[in-house]
Amino acid sequence: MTWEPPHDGPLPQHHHNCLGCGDRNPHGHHLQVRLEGGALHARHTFDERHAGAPGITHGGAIATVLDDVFGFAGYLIGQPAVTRSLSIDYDRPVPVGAICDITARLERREDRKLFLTAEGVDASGARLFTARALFLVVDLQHFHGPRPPDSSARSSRTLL
Ligand SMILES: CCCCCCCCCCCCCCCC(=O)SCCNC(=O)CCNC(=O)[C@H](O)C(C)(C)COP(=O)(O)OP(=O)(O)OC[C@H]1O[C@@H](n2cnc3c(N)ncnc32)[C@H](O)[C@@H]1OP(=O)(O)O
Repeated sequence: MTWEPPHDGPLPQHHHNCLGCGDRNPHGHHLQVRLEGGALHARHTFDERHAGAPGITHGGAIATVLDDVFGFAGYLIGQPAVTRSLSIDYDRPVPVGAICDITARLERREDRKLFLTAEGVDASGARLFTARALFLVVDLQHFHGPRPPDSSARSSRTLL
């Protein structure tokens, strides 16, 4: 069977319990990622749970969201891929409650290596942060490694 790249539109969540996009993770960001013209897009609003300094989004929360948006690159190539490295430039504070538009692109692929870039802008188009990531293509066995015997995550997984 040959891989058909997905059409523009919403992409499926990684799984229900995913911290970035899972619809059943009460601590999650509930990201909805779309494919538009070959790029990955997510519109997200960080809330008070994600504050670092008062009223300003925690850099770790931004990293979580970026990592997850990058994680949708697997859908572009039809193979799962995981983060090997992630680097972020925080250009401006991201206010809690403000709309943030994130766009990520697969810049190039070298064998198993996916070189990705992303940018986040506010509603006026001002740049909030940029990021680079290296993801490595893995096989499905990667997700079935050792886990705690009572892990509830296993039962709630969908894709994986
Ligand atoms: C069917 C469609 C499904 C689609 C949809 C699937 C969705 C599927 C769920 C995904 C969900 C995502 C969710 C959000 C993204 C996470 O959060 S992913 C979770 C966080 N990341 C991890 O847990 C990964 C942990 N790390 C690992 O498991 C292993 O290090 C890895 C990443 C598998 C790599 O291990 P490895 O295969 O042994 O790689 P290694 O041989 O060391 O390196 C491979 C190549 O990369 C190069 N390399 C390694 N590091 C670097 C570096 N920093 N810089 C440059 N080159 C490097 C090496 O030199 C080597 O190059 P070559 O010699 O091949 O030319």
